[in-house]
Parts: sequence; C-alpha cells; structure tokens
Amino acid sequence: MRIAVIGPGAVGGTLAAWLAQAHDVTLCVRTAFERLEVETPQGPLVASPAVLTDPAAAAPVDWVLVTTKTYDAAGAAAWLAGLVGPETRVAVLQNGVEHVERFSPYLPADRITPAVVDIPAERAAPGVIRQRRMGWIKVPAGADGETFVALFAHTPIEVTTTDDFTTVAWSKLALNCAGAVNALTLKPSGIAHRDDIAAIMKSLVAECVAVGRAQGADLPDDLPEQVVAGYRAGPADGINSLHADRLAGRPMEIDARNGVIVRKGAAHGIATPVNAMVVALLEAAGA
Ligand SMILES: NC(=O)C1=CN([C@@H]2O[C@H](COP(=O)(O)OP(=O)(O)OC[C@H]3O[C@@H](n4cnc5c(N)ncnc54)[C@H](OP(=O)(O)O)[C@@H]3O)[C@@H](O)[C@H]2O)C=CC1
Ligand SMILES: CC(C)(CO)C(=O)C(=O)O
Repeated sequence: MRIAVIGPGAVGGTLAAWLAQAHDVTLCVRTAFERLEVETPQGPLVASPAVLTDPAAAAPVDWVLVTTKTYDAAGAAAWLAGLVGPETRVAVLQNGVEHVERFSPYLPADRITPAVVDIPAERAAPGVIRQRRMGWIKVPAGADGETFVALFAHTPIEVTTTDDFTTVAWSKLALNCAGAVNALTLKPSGIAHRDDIAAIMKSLVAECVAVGRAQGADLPDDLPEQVVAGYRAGPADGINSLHADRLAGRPMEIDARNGVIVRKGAAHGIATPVNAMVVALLEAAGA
C-alpha cells in the first residue's frame, strides 16, 4: 500500500516507522529530517521513507494518515489536494472527539476515518522518538475500518475496529482532559500520586463523563477513579503531548481536549467549571 503520513511527529513518526516495514511510506513534513529512529518497547526501529516538504510535490496514495496536532489542521489540509485521488482514504489520528468535523471543510465526511490512538510517544528531535508502550488504535467498524486495520497487520500494535466509536473517543478524552494538570504544573505523570492533584483530575473527568453521556457515550460511573489509577500505574516520568507542547513553547490542544467539554457541555446545559478554569489557565499560560 502507498501511505502518506502528514505530520510524522511523536505518533506519526512512530506509526510511519512501523508501517514502512511493509508498505511504501511517504512522510509529509514541515521540518525536514532524513530518517526515523524510534525506540520501541521491542527495541530500536529505523526507517528511511521518502520525505516531502512541499505539498506541491505530493501525488495520490492509497491512505493518508493525518497525525499533526489538532491546531495544525489547516496546514495539514494543504497536503490533501496532492495526496488524495479518487480512491484515497484519509485517517485522522488525533486526540479529542471532533476528528470528522475538523476535516470536513477539506474533504467529504465519508472519506474520513477517525482514529483514537493510545500510544504514548515522545519526540526528542525531528525523527527521533521514544514509543513508551505498544498501545492501540481504534477506528469505526466498516469497510474502511477493516482496510485501515489491515495496514498494521505486520505490527505488534493492537489496531481494531469498534461498533461504538463515540464511547471509545469520549473514554480517551476522559484520560486526556485529566492530563491538563501536567501542562499546568509542568510535572510529569507521577504528579497524579498527590491526592490533591488526583482530586482535580477526577473533577475534570467527572465533567467529561457527564457531557460524554449527553453526547451518547456509554461511560462508567467510576471512570474518574479509573483514570487516576491508570496514571498512577504508568511511568512517573511520562510526558503527555499537551505537556510536551507547553514545554516546547508550541500552541496547545487545549480546545480539543478541555475546551470541547466546555463547549459541548454548554450546548447540553451541563456546567463544566473545572474544565473551564483549566482552559482559562492554560490559555493564559500559553499566551
Ligand atoms: N504523543 C502522544 O503520546 C500522543 C499524541 N496523541 C495525539 O496525536 C496527535 C499528534 O500528536 P504528537 O505526535 O504528539 O504531535 P507532535 O507535535 O509530536 O507531531 C506533530 C507533527 O506535525 C508536524 N506538522 C505540523 N504542521 C505540519 C504541516 N503543515 N505539514 C507537515 N507536518 C506538520 C509537526 O512538525 P514540526 O516538526 O515542524 O513541529 C510535527 O512533526 C495529537 O492530536 C495528539 O493529541 C495521541 C496519543 C498519544
Ligand atoms: C494519554 C497519552 C499520553 C497516550 O496515549 C496521550 O494521549 C497524549 O500524550 O496525548
């Protein structure tokens, strides 16, 4: 299969390195680099796919994987005119619950495969990545979902379809909205061991659960406790992607990860004061 990865950073670079072991992969980059070096849970993985820096040089492929940050959607979309032909499928692998809405201005919605990714990965430099856990990806059931899953058949990453993408996406959002505490405190995952921080994380997740249920997600009552337990069980030095953005002085996915809970909560008449406070604090911190 011919696969183009737009934005091969932490997640996209990891996936591109795995995919390049069996497919014809092209990297569509903003900052040029020569090869991918990924430290995976199974050891080092190296790949040297073709690298494009100019959207005008892009040609149609079978699959496009969009792995930029949500706030770089317009820049990512500039690649689509060249990469998308009549048969091309486009997967959006980003956090949040608005994958299809975000790219609908650029593509018919039925060409877009939204993907929830749980693969903790950290980028040390362009093309140099640490994949912390093998992780998983979930896409909606259907013909495109099955084809997407097959792309990863040769990899140890667990890639599956789901009949309830809404629940999967809101469950992941519950994890991500709690991760705002790391960007706020500039402390890695282990900060969740503090009971006062854990209480804030649970409040963020409880609001996410209320809004997610109103959006049709099937979320358990104890999800706040599950999220905190998950953070506590993971590596204490893990840096989530929101935290990484703040450390690097980049924009942050505040709107996609916490703002969305406030926006959609308002539409349902559900109060979300803790997420609203976090959005205000992170926006002020990043300004
Ligand atoms: N990191 C993680 O552990 C996880 C992240 N996610 C989600 O995955 C998505 C990607 O995150 P992550 O991989 O961490 O992000 P990164 O910041 O590591 O990578 C994003 C990449 O997109 C590139 N980019 C931006 N604009 C363009 C453009 N116009 N053309 C080409 N490339 C472009 C950036 O280039 P440049 O090198 O110039 O900055 C960068 O390499 C996010 O939605 C995140 O929330 C989900 C699960 C885990
Ligand atoms: C939860 C985590 C760390 C891994 O999937 C993530 O989604 C992120 O860093 O954005």
